Amino acid sequence: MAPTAADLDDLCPSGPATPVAAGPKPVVLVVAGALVDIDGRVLIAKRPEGKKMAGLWEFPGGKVEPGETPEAALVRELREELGIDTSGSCLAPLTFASHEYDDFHLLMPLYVCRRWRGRIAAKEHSEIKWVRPLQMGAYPMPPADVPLVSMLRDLL
Ligand SMILES: Nc1nc2c([nH]c(=O)n2[C@@H]2O[C@H](COP(=O)(O)OP(=O)(O)OP(=O)(O)O)[C@@H](O)[C@H]2O)c(=O)[nH]1
Repeated sequence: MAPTAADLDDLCPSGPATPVAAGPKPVVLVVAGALVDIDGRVLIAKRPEGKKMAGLWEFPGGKVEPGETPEAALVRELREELGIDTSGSCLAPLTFASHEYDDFHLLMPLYVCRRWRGRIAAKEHSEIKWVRPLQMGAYPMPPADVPLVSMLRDLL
């Protein structure tokens, strides 16, 4: 017998982060990258003063512009934000976030990147840090990122 809605509520008590209908909120496509070094540490970057969610730690990345592929957008954002060069073939899709904020619905694919050229520098963030996935809980992140951190721990 097919499960009822009540059965499914029992099965997924916390539910997906989002209602099925996004309503009038725009769905915003943002791409993010988990740069991983040879020790398995992941780069996180602190949002600077003056931006929404300032002080929270995030994965480098940003909005996908019209006409851009997600991979091209991430290559561009990594250059702008960290001063490094990589290519779409160095980006492995890992997972994604689908999260309802007050004013928009965030859809954010997360790619793993282990190869790049250049020296990483914080060009747009106030600070950057290499952290082990198990230590990431000590760094406050946007709510959309919380499930991604658990997935990084499991999948990296
Ligand atoms: N890059 C990045 N953005 C994230 C993460 N988590 C998360 O909720 N976001 C949200 O996704 C959006 C990123 O777009 P963005 O980087 O172009 O936006 P922004 O707020 O920095 O600048 P802008 O809106 O003035 O262009 C922001 O609303 C940001 O808060 C994350 O891990 N990395």
